Amino acid sequence: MLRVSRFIRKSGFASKATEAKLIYGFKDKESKRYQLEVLTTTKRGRDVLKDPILNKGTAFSLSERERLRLRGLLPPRVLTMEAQLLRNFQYLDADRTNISEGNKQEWIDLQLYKDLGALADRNETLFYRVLMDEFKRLAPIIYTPTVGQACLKNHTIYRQARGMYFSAMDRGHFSSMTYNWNSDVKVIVVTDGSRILGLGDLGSNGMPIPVGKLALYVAAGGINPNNVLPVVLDVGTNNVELRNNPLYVGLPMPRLEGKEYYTLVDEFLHAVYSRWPRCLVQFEDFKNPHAQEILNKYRHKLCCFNDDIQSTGAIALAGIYSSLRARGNDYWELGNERIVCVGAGSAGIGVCDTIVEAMLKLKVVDTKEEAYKKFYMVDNRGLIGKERAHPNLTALQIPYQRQDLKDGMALLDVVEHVKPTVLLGLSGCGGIFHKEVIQEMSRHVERPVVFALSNPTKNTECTPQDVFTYSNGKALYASGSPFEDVEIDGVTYHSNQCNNYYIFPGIGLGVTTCLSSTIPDEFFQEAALVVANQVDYEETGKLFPEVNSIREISLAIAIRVCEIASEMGIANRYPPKGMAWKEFIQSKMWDPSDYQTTVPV
Ligand SMILES: NC(=O)C1=CN([C@@H]2O[C@H](COP(=O)(O)OP(=O)(O)OC[C@H]3O[C@@H](n4cnc5c(N)ncnc54)[C@H](O)[C@@H]3O)[C@@H](O)[C@H]2O)C=CC1
Ligand SMILES: CC(=O)C(=O)O
Ligand SMILES: [Mg+2]
Repeated sequence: MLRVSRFIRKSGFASKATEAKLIYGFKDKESKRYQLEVLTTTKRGRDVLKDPILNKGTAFSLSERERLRLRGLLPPRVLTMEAQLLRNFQYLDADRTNISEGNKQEWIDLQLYKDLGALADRNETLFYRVLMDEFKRLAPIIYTPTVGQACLKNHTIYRQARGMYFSAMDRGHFSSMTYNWNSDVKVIVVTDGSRILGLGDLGSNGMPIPVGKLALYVAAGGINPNNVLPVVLDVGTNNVELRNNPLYVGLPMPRLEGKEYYTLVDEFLHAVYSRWPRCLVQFEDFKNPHAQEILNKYRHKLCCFNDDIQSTGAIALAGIYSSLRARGNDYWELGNERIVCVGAGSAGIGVCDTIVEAMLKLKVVDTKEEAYKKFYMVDNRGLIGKERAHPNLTALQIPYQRQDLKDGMALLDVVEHVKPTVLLGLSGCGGIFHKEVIQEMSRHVERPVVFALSNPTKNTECTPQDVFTYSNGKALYASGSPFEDVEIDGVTYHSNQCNNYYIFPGIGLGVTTCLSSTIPDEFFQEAALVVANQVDYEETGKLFPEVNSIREISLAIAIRVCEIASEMGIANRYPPKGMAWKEFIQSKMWDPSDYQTTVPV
């Protein structure tokens, strides 16, 4: 004990501000005298976790968490120091032994991910300055694809708690837990970890996803980092391997389902909106049918949206608009597309529904039914065709069921039969657009539009190298995670990134500026047009705007969001008289180009 106190005195670690003092206690147990150390502190909540003397991370017991107002500020599973040691030793060993030529780049990127995380913990302003100045290079680190690695390995690389965890064990306490977060929250990104990118159920390991999305809200959308909150709803995980891992930080139990699950989501939203009534909630990486049901339940009541369904819809629509122009057509020729969508989950249905809405808006179809006929939906059982029984389909899939084609047709047969102009990949199934599929599609259309949108990189339905090779360079290609441009026989072909990160920061900036009551589909339709209108294919040969101009894109989206919200009567804040929306929004954007002066109060 003396050793500890001397160390503290010598190192000066226990600063005055810490107000931590050591009290020595002695306990006689089984006739063996041992010392019991007690640390007292006046600190509470996040201040405890930021103090290296006080912090013991995941090892805080439940009663300590309660007393120190830490409930929710740490992953729910209480670990022993032995488990923490194991994590540190495993990590050291893994670092030294597991690097090969094949995974070297992945390893380097993960180190960079951790370094950036450490920088964010030390100096958030500098972190965002670095991220914004090197956005194109660093977005793939804090976001897809490297964030996928961070989630898969979260239990081994876990260092510092970020955001909040609302777990099945905390039910009944959510409202009081929100007071453990001591800043004003304007944007929440929440996941239940059930479908992290295309990597499946990762439970509480999914926290890097909301953290990464919110870093983009700040860097790309100008939201103040003090006003964002990443959240995991830990309802258990059905990933047995993770559950059995002694280092897993989430609840090692099967997922709650049915009424229990929905009641927990309800309690969470009730708690959030009681504490921060004007907050925007983005649902992220929820599996189906939960994703759709939660959205349907709350979208008209609360200021919330589902990123995978709605923002992905908007960015894919923007890409199709750009591809129409690249093919020498106008937007209204959207009605002439034949679209095969592989993947009929949240993202696949979200994208197709957004295109259907656009067809109606552009009046290229008279009815929804007419629009649905332009789609061919393929899932893990093949084409959704005539014989598929309705209990095997969700309400949103049913309109896309083909009554003219056999259920279960293989993708290649569908492509041969339909001769699609657009092929969308939202299946999470890497390599599924193989050589024959691309060649068959290229036989029938001059410029096949191939969007292989699944994340992370390994889950991409086809690589740009393959698509340009098999289409003889004719394809218009985009992927969800970034790829380098490719060169074939001396010709450079562009690999476009079609990712919802073009959309949600601008939606968030607009919504938090005009304090929109809800987030209607019109915002996403307009966001698609804004993005597409910023593309000059003739000039650049690209289908999406340069990511380095992401703040300008977000601003342009936010302006349209505010204008529409005020037209619809759902805006609750307006610019002062004489000021345009643009200037008002700009005045609200957080900018880390220089430090603010710090003043003691
Ligand atoms: N680029 C972007 O901005 C975005 C990309 N995504 C990606 O889309 C993918 C899917 O996401 P969700 O729709 O939310 O997942 P989900 O789990 O709701 O849906 C996946 C769908 O793919 C189908 N599928 C699975 N294996 C298949 C196979 N072998 N052949 C054909 N279909 C198959 C399933 O039946 C299901 O309909 C993920 O990889 C995700 O990362 C999601 C959102 C945004
Ligand atoms: C980009 C994204 O939201 C996803 O892959 O889930
Ligand atoms: Mg997502």
